[in-house]
Amino acid sequence: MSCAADDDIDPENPLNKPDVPENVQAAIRTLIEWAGDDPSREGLLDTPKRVGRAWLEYCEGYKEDPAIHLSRVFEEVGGYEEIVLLKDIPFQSACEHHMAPITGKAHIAYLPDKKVVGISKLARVLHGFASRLQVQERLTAEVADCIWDNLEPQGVAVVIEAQHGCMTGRGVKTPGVAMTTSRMMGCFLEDPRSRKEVMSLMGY
Ligand SMILES: Nc1nc2c(ncn2[C@@H]2O[C@H](COP(=O)(O)OP(=O)(O)OP(=O)(O)O)[C@@H](O)[C@H]2O)c(=O)[nH]1
Ligand SMILES: [Zn+2]
Repeated sequence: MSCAADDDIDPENPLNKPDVPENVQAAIRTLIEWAGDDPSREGLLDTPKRVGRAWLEYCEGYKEDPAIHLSRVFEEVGGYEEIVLLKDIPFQSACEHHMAPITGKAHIAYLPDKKVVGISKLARVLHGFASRLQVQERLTAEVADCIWDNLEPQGVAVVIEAQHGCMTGRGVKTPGVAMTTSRMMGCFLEDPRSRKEVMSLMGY
């Protein structure tokens, strides 16, 4: 019986790559042809499989409920009663209108009550919701709601700044423009001083 850890699996080995169903490959060949190229030319032969696998990766957030990352909490934190902030978390998502990339950074803060979580888990929650077809407003709300529901903190603040490929590379073609969204909950919504403090920690 093999006891190889996941880390030992070579993703470059074709035997370890996920299968891309024929109907998915056919759809990608159709798109290539419709865009004006020849899906049977040599450079494009394996492209339908690669694109299929790439989309499995872009959308791997559908495989799990991001709340699982908040299930292991530390309840003994020595009376820590200040803001916890994870700042400038880079992320990538895909816009649900054009399936174009959304790239940006998120700031995620909470004021704990009884539950504190390992700090990497905040980024895992972000990536879990970002790795789906999204709009930025919903991504922001989903991350904040997930922390609020699972950590039952005194406050949650999530701010996301991102560029949308559907605005930079097509359509209105406006590179360099970032969209900012935020969701404040609990004390950050109700108490202007708390909100000011967290926004200032985030650099606003
Ligand atoms: N609010 C919001 N809008 C988004 C997001 N991502 C993309 N969009 C916008 O969604 C809109 C879709 O508009 P439509 O008019 O249906 O599509 P379209 O004809 O391709 O629009 P253009 O992008 O203006 O060419 C566009 O204005 C996009 O800029 C997002 O995360 N949030
Ligand atoms: Zn779009």
